[in-house]
Amino acid sequence: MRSAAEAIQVAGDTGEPVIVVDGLVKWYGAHTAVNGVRFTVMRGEVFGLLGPNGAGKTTTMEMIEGLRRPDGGSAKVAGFDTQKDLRKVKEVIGVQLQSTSMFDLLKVKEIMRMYASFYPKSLPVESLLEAMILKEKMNDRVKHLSGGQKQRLAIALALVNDPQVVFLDEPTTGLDPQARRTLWDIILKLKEQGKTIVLSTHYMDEAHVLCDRICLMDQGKVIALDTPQRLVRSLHSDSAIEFRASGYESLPEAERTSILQLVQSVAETKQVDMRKDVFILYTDNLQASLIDFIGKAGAAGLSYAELQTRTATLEDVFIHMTGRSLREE
Ligand SMILES: Nc1ncnc2c1ncn2[C@@H]1O[C@H](COP(=O)(O)OP(=O)(O)OP(=O)(O)O)[C@@H](O)[C@H]1O
Repeated sequence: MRSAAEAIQVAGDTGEPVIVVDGLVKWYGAHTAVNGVRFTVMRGEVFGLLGPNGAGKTTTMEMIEGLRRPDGGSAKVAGFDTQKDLRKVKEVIGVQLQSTSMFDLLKVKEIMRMYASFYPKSLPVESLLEAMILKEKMNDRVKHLSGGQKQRLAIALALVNDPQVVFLDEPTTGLDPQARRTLWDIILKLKEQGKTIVLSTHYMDEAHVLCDRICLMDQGKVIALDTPQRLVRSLHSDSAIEFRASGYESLPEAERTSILQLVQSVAETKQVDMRKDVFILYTDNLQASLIDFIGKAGAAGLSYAELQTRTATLEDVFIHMTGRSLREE
């Protein structure tokens, strides 16, 4: 039997391309929000756009959906160009609306029926609500739903026309952990049904759990694209040791150099990344590196805080490539 990781890998390597994005560009005045983005999404994949706020994820998605006009490049969905064949594109896609833009005074079933009426063919409203765990809410007004319920309704609305491709823009932002997990289950069920899903998020755990492949974005560009496993493996280390050298940034140059040299000399360290006064050492031999670090830091009188060890993650991939954290504004 194939392992889950192998199965995921296959999803990205083979199959039929359903979205082809070729050199998309978007300017807002002098600011380049999306700068030559290029990727292909295969049928049945959960494809993640992962990046910090302002990376250009939403703008990229909206250009693929045909909601925003690109200043350069093109995007095709199921063979239809989003600028030339928008009507055809709309037939094959479903777009999750931001819940804030829903009609608050309508009842859940009313808004569903209204959306269903926009399409020549639509799925039965009740079964969609059942799949989104909203059946008992169908007579409630939208304004009385919780954040998680609103997001699930937004997904139900996106599915009304039984689309091949579903776009979810930061579907779990602002939700509590339980509501997030419920949504993760729903997204994985949609994948099981064969839907292609494009998902934007700035949560690396979400991207890791849900996505077959991840397109890591920063400042309007694609900086890496691969399976979560291969992205993390590209660090060539399975563990990270992290600590804060308080006041590092205001130390004289010579002292900063000697601290950096000490950190780089720690046994079995493959690489060292830094952001501000936080150091991250990557290693395949956590025990040896940790013991050596503590010994060397003690001997040199290095004052450090918030020492922690962990498994290397997508966050580390992002830090390694940009010198910044996904979480920084
Ligand atoms: N309508 C607009 N007018 C001007 N600038 C915009 C507009 N929409 C987005 N931007 C800018 O373009 C850049 C990319 O924004 P975008 O919303 O695509 O990023 P994002 O990765 O989706 O971020 P977030 O997670 O905050 O939604 C940001 O710098 C943003 O401020």
